[in-house]
Amino acid sequence: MKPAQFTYHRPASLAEALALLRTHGSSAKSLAGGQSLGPMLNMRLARPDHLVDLNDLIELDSVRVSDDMVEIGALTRHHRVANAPELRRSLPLLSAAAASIGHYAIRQRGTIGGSLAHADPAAQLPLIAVTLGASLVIAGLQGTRNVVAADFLQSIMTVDLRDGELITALRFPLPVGGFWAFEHFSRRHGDFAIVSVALNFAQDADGKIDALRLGLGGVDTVPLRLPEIEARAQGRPADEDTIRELAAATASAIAPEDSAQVPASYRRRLAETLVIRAFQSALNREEGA
Ligand SMILES: Cc1cc2nc3c(=O)[nH]c(=O)nc-3n(C[C@H](O)[C@H](O)[C@H](O)COP(=O)(O)OP(=O)(O)OC[C@H]3O[C@@H](n4cnc5c(N)ncnc54)[C@H](O)[C@@H]3O)c2cc1C
Repeated sequence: MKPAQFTYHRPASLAEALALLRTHGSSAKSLAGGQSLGPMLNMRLARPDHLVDLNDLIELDSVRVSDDMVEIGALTRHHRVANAPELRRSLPLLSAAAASIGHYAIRQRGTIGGSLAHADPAAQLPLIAVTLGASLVIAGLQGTRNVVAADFLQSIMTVDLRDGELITALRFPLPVGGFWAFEHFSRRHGDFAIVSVALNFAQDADGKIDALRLGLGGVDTVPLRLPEIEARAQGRPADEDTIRELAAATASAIAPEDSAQVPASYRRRLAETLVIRAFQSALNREEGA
């Protein structure tokens, strides 16, 4: 199918883009990488009267690493998130997750802001944003506001974004420690994951788990962080007994729904297996590598 007719706008600045979005309100849509919006337009699941193309806002394609956080502009492509040396060093969990998105062509065009705004519960970057406690910088004509990723993502493809607003950046705190892993399982290479797991933790001088961050994708309408499992891990040795216990507790803590293709019990089993794999791959990788 072809999209319904729309008026195409290509603003040269953020101020111009915000003004266009404000003028046209709910009849306008912003276009970033087009990897989700393009198919939705073609299938006429989205029928905006005005399309505001953000691709000339090159100031939003940016990476800034400071002493306590990393700021990534909303128009930064998945390929750059996966490969920028400063991101691979400072946020290796995010880079690894970005490298696993779809296929090469999708990573060349898709953007981090687009992925958060689209809010697919199986998508990689919203999961990492929730797991690491990232926040979004959202601009409107009235000014900017910051929203924590876990609050921004409200349900499947439903986010805290008002008419006339744009995400301009994501801010990630630095990781809590050098142990991290992203594990996912999909039917075919490049498909959205059925379930994915992200974790990050430190170890204290005695090798005990410290400050675990554990997130799961594909088990609810939004990516989940599991504070009760994180608390349970605190001060425990990162050995096989602990890991298996935490994985089983994770499977009990989630409540995925049955779907025509994937029974809930299968997602729960996958979550348990992927938590074990994630701990193992975090521990097998040298700290900081
Ligand atoms: C075949 C295929 C496989 C894929 N596989 C995966 C996968 O495995 N994992 C995964 O995570 N993703 C996958 N994707 C989706 C991909 O990551 C998209 O790039 C992403 O979901 C949307 O980013 P985009 O920049 O393309 O946004 P667009 O498609 O341009 O826009 C998506 C939505 O976000 C809004 N938007 C975009 N930018 C902003 C902004 N700055 N502020 C406010 N709203 C904004 C748009 O208005 C629109 O509603 C796949 C896509 C395809 C086509």
